[in-house]
Amino acid sequence: MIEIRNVHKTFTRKGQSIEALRGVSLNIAKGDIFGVIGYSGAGKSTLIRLVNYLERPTSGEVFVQGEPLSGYSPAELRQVKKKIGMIFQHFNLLESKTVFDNIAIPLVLLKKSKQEIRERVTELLEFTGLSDKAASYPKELSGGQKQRVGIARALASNPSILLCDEATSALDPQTTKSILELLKRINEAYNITIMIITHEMAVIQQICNKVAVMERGEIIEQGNVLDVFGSPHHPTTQSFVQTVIHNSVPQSVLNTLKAENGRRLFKLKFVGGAASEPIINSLIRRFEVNVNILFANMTEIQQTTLGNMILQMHGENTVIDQAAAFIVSQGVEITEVEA
Ligand SMILES: Nc1ncnc2c1ncn2[C@@H]1O[C@H](COP(=O)(O)OP(=O)(O)OP(=O)(O)O)[C@@H](O)[C@H]1O
Repeated sequence: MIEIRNVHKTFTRKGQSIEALRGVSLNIAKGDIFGVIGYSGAGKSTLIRLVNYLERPTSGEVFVQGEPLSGYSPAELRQVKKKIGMIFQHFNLLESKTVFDNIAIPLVLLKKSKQEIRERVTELLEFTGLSDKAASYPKELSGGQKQRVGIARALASNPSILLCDEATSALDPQTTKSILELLKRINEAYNITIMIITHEMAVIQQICNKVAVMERGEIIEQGNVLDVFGSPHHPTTQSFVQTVIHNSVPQSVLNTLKAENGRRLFKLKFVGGAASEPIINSLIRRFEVNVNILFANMTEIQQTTLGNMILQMHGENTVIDQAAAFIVSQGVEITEVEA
């Protein structure tokens, strides 16, 4: 659906060049909700703006629905862009126009009839839960409502791709949740491919199925959300994951353990079915070890449960090794933590 192939983007400002993107490649399939996460300055905005040709690559190519964007004439490009909607952090609504008229803008530009515009806007107002706000002005709306108008406007021309540039960054957590639910509904109801850029891992966790992590103009890690959350490799990815899954052993616990010989500390990771099996119970019944659960949590990602547990085992070393092997045999990942 969208392919970015080895793209470099260099800006020149006051005689200095800034490499915003350095050899970025990614593939977004139809129906994906693809999240790009990174700290400020990583190159996320530049990347998303390539997809609707608001930015042109210095080198490399961007393909949308199999076609290279650089191969289009300006007129063809305008046609392609109609199939790509975009929403923004600060909504970009016209303050002097009502909600109805803001949503109608793309349809007016497409020279649709008044009747068609009324029907489509009414449908979108309903879909986004704004029917009672049609005659209101943006300044009379909350941030969440403004973003709903932005979303309705982006959907007006029936796009097949929706680009979301930090669309929830100006919103509180509850409103963020409702906007993300709306995006998910759009993805499912209209089969629209969504690309989201964000600096919040919770956004990725809530709706994305794929994720790419960016740093200094490069993609440092990408994959299925469940895989990346379950086994983040790069330290930056690990610190993003830790903002939503807290599984590091507190230093105070490590300090206590140093003083306790014969006790060993393990981190367990359960995915899917394994998370609901009574493995610890079986462990205690089968092996001569004392088990102390220091920490446990469960997170839902992509309708799959990801469980994390830190436990201490006390007993003969060989028995602890057998117990650890038993845990692995149950499909649970286990790593020993050095105290
Ligand atoms: N039009 C421009 N002219 C010059 N430099 C630019 C331009 N746009 C972006 N940059 C630079 O490119 C780099 C990447 O910026 P970009 O906005 O893509 O990052 P970002 O990850 O979206 O950051 P943020 O979350 O702060 O928006 C930054 O160093 C930025 O200053």
